[in-house]
Amino acid sequence: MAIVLGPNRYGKAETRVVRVTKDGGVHRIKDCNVSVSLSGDMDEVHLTGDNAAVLPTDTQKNTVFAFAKKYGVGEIEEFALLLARHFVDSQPTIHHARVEVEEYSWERIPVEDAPHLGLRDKQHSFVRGGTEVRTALVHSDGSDGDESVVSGLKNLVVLNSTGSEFYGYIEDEYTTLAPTHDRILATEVTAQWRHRGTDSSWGRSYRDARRCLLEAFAETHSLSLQQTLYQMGRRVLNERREIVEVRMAMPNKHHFVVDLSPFGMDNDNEVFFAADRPYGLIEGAVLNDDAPQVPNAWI
Ligand SMILES: O=c1[nH]c(=O)c2[nH]c(=O)[nH]c2[nH]1
Repeated sequence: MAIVLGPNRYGKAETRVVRVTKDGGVHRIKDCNVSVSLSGDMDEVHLTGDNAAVLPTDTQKNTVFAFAKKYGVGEIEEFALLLARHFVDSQPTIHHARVEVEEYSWERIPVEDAPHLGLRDKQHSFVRGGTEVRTALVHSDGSDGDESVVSGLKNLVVLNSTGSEFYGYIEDEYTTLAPTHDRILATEVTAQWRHRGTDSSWGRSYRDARRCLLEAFAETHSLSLQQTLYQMGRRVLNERREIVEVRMAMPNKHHFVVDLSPFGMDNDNEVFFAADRPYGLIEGAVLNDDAPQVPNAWI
């Protein structure tokens, strides 16, 4: 038996970079978490400890900050591509870069209503825009090599207070769930979508894909969360031709109707217990069947 080195990669995870762009008193802010992972000629560092092929993870972190200053942080897909291509193009020992970016949203706190504070032109106050996170995952073999871009979002919490049923499922000796024709459907969407190429209009594409997910969630009369998931993916693919595959993970955030009969009260789907766990976890992919599969794009 021989022991050999298997697949490996290394990089600086979760560099938290905040880029403020200042246009006089009007500031804009991009708040990101960038994870870089590189691979290439890394046998020697593992086998003998020879670091000659290694671009330190500290340098990778510095590059993230330097690029934020030099180029600004535009759409996160673009920033991820810029970094990934840089590492592969500039270092002969690095053959592949994976760059993942999360973006946290900040909304401007309007100050026009308080001119007495002297803040009219001082647009530098922000409030965190909820828990939702925009994501981008880029793989690059360099500017001239294979590349993939997966955009997405997570922590998008949605709820329909009616318009959801669940019945007709298998019933075996362990089944206690009662069929329902009216329930709350709530979930926290994690969605990722793969682009056909590497030059989509990232901002527009993101906003439209997100809108499609929300509209399909709201407009689908749901017979199961699985059906809703499929409709959400379909909507994105129908409306955004640059997107070829959507993958989603949607926990079923169960809301149970509380039995109020001990108190002499009826409960016509008005008072619910929002359970924390366990939860159903519904996961699925929706794709254009003519698009080539790129399994590595999701890794
Ligand atoms: O939309 C649902 N899908 C299921 O597979 C399932 N299973 C369950 O207990 N409740 C639900 N709801």
